[in-house]
Amino acid sequence: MLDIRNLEVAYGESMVLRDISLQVKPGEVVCLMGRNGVGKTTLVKSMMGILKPRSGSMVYNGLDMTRISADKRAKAGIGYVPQGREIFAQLSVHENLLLGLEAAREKRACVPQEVLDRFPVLTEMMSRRGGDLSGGQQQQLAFARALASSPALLILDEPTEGIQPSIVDSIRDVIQSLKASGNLAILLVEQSLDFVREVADSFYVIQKGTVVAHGGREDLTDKLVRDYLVV
Ligand SMILES: Nc1ncnc2c1ncn2[C@@H]1O[C@H](COP(=O)(O)OP(=O)(O)OP(=O)(O)O)[C@@H](O)[C@H]1O
Repeated sequence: MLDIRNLEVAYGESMVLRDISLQVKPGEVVCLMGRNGVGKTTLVKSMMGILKPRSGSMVYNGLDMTRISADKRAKAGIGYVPQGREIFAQLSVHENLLLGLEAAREKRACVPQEVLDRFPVLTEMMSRRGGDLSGGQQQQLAFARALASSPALLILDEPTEGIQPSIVDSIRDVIQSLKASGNLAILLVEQSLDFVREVADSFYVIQKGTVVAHGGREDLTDKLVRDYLVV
């Protein structure tokens, strides 16, 4: 469903990603790992069309998306939960969720009940301002906002970063239940090894802007962790 080939991305003269190839299939959770600053967020921003690659290609559901705008990618069913959440602090929880509907492939007037059912805390806080929620609740709001458009591919950039353990547990439960539902493909940027070992089907490790390891969950050995992930 998602097929990235030989992607190269630069900020001005500074080349950040080189020769990145990566695939994600429906029903699969693929984790993107690597130390701080190796290029993980740059890669997901390129997937979302926020950054333009120098070269390489991105094919999604058989369509060449390499030069397609960010809003068209969202309309095509690619959902995104950015690092740092980027919810609208001045808008209510409900209004934030309604914004998620803008990207839905079919026009809809309200947030699907199945999305609200996954995040009970949000139902209790519908009229609160997004900015008044805790960091963990904001993360759940960003997650629910992305699911409101019923994406076929969901990209999550470090959803557990700086989040209290009980909310990390509930985010893990949502990811596992989405995975069990079968059709959604998930690309997860994640630094927590325990979390990756719980949810991933496969993983890619990036170092200095290039893929240095790739495999199934069982291939995530202690040596690989020491070589590429421990700081
Ligand atoms: N807007 C920008 N302009 C120039 N360089 C940038 C910009 N954003 C990121 N970089 C650089 O690109 C490199 C990759 O950054 P990126 O944020 O993609 O890494 P990351 O793996 O997501 O890191 P982290 O785990 O800390 O989020 C870093 O060297 C960073 O300093």
